[in-house]
Amino acid sequence: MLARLIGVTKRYGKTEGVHDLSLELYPGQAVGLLGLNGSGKTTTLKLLAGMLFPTQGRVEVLGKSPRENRGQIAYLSDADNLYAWMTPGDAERFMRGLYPDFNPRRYRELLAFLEVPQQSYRAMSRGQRARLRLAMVLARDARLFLLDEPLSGIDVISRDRILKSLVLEWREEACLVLSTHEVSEAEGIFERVLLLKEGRLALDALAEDLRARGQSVKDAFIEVLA
Ligand SMILES: Nc1ncnc2c1ncn2[C@@H]1O[C@H](COP(=O)(O)OP(=O)(O)OP(=O)(O)O)[C@@H](O)[C@H]1O
Repeated sequence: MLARLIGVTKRYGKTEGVHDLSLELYPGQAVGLLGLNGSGKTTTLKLLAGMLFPTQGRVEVLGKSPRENRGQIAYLSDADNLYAWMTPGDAERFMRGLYPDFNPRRYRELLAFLEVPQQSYRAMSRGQRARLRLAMVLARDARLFLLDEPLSGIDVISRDRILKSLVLEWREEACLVLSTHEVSEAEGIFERVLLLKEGRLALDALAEDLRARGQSVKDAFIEVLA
C-alpha cells in the first residue's frame, strides 16, 4: 500500500470538508476522484499532500505522515499560481532547484506532448498555462501524484488525448489520484473511481466491476447522487 486515510474528518469551522473518510491507495493505480462542486475533492487531495491536517483520523503516505514524506508527493493545485515572467525553461530551473527527483528529459518530452509554447507564463492562454503546470508536476519521479482538476481550461479534444495517454500509460511504481467533476471524462479511463458526496465516500469501485454489473461510471454517479 502506498497511502491511506483512516477515519479522516476535516472541519473548517462549522463546515465539514470530509467526514470519516477511509481509503487505501496502491502503486500502479490511476484513480479518478469524482464528485460535485463542494463534495470534498480538494480537501481530500490536500489532506493526502499534507497541506491540511485532519481534525480527526490519520493520513499516511508510505507509512509516515505526508509531511515526513513530502519528497514522495507531487501535488498540483487547481490554482493558476506560477510567476508571470516564467518561461518553460525558467520553470525547469525552478523545479530542479526545488525537487531532486525532477526529471529534465521527461519534462522536455512532456512539453512537446502537451504542446506548451516557449513563452512567458503571462503570455500564455489559460489552457497553455494548465499544460505547463501539468508538465512540471508530471516530470517528477514521485510515488504519489495528486492532481486537482489538472485539465481545467484545456479544450475538450486535447483533454481526452492527454487523459488517455496519462492514465493508460501510468507508472507501475506510483499512484495517481486525479480529481474531476466531469464524470463523462472518467468513462473507460480510470481503473478505479472514488465518488465523494457531501464529504463522504459514496462509492469506491473498480471500473471492471462496474462494467460487470452493466453500469457505466455515469450510471453509478447518478445512482449515488439520487
Ligand atoms: N478554507 C475553507 N474554509 C471553509 N470551508 C471550506 C474551505 N475549503 C473548503 N471548504 C468547504 O468544504 C467543502 C468541500 O470543499 P472542497 O473544496 O474540498 O470541494 P471540491 O469537491 O474540491 O469542490 P469543487 O469541485 O468546487 O472544487 C465545501 O462545503 C466547502 O465550502
